[in-house]
Amino acid sequence: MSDTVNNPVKDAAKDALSEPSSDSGISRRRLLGTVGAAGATGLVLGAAGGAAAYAAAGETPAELTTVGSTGVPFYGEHQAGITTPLQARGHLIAFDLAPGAGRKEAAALMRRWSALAGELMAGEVPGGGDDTGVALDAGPSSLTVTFGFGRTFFDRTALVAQRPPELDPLPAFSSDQLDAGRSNGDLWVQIGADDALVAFHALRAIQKAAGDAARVRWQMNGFNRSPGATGKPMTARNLMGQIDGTRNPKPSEADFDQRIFVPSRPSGTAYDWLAGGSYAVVRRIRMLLDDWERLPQKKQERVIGRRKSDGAPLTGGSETTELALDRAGPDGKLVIPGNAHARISAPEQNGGAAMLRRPFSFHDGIAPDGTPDAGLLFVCWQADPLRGFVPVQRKLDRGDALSAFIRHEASGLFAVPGGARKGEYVGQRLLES
Ligand SMILES: C=CC1=C(C)c2cc3[nH]c(cc4nc(cc5[nH]c(cc1n2)c(C)c5CCC(=O)O)C(CCC(=O)O)=C4C)c(C)c3C=C
Ligand SMILES: [Fe+2]
Repeated sequence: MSDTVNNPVKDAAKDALSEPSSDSGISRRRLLGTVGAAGATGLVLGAAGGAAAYAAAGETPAELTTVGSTGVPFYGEHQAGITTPLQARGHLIAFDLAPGAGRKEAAALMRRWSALAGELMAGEVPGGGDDTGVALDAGPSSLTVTFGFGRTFFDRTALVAQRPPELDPLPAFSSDQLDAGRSNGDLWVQIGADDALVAFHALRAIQKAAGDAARVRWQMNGFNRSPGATGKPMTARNLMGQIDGTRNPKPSEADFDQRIFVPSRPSGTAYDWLAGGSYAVVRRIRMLLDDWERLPQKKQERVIGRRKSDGAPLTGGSETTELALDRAGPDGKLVIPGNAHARISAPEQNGGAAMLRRPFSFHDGIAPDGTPDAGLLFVCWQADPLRGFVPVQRKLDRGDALSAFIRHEASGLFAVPGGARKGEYVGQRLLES
């Protein structure tokens, strides 16, 4: 179940954008605002120029309404951006509190950021009068802004007694090649949206609202497929061309919440502030695409244990068919090789360890060695990293066929508090404990 709701752009009269635009005499913000109330009339008007160009080219214009007008609620039991369907654009940013900033400044910052995220996710122009205008004309476009706290946040705010043991540093893995400057951080913000400008607008607003309280430590930018790009909704592909995400835990499964969200504890007990929260593990994983793309497809498929075309197991069926891990071929060898990624990472092979993988792809151009600086911003969510990411990565580190084609370059672990109620801010239960 996703947490998106159809949420037409809020009343535009609030800001100067409600002035008629000079060319059409119709406010573009108002025009979008009518979509929810009066169907797509405004859209047709607004898109007329583009539609004519498409018609001349013999093409059908894309539906503009659904992508732009879909909003995700900021307030709720869990923060948005965890079970939200993958978005087309993403920014991951870590901040460190500024020298001299402590708990008071952190609380003020989280209050500011939460109010801002609430406005942005509702498709409103944030108050304060310094909006950049980058998202003018657009609806919320499934924007989500998600906040997390790194291990060092608790030292900086003198809240070490409230730091859960699950935030202990991740173990070192033998294949790690981590850049400390692009790892961890006091605070982490994940921004996702189905429109690049809406995502960038939120990124700049969050960065500016940090003010003197926090400084950007690192930033990573990612993307996924745009909604509507495929003929029917389907599991995402990554930059190696594989269908990736098939066996993610599903919110409809009975043990989903238990696996992904931190359970409630009686008020006043240790770490009760994290109820309804989750842990995010973030890894910048470079794909060695030149090597991968030289590998014939049959061999690529044996690295994963699934077909590239449709994601079905090599033992047959369709994408959702169970892997027949014990099946041998006529040569007596396992059809899904012993070191296949899908075998090694399966919960059945890891004492039930599971996580919700919610990545973005990245491409930062060509590295100094001439190879593409591209790969996966791997973000996974779990109630406890020691029952999610850690055991699975330990196993992958020892013998995953995929290891020859990837490199873990940066890492972060963040405690992501539960969602805020209206009038509250994310992390309030910790910072005002
Ligand atoms: C430690 C966790 C994992 C890392 C790191 C990881 C990296 C990684 N994975 C792919 C591609 C695929 N992964 C697939 C399945 C899969 N991967 C993990 C964990 C990690 N992957 C899990 C838990 C699973 C599901 C296993 C299961 O439940 O059976 C698949 C198969 C399709 C699917 O189920 O999603 C692909 C493809 C890449 C490219 C990558 C690093 C760049
Ligand atoms: Fe994987």
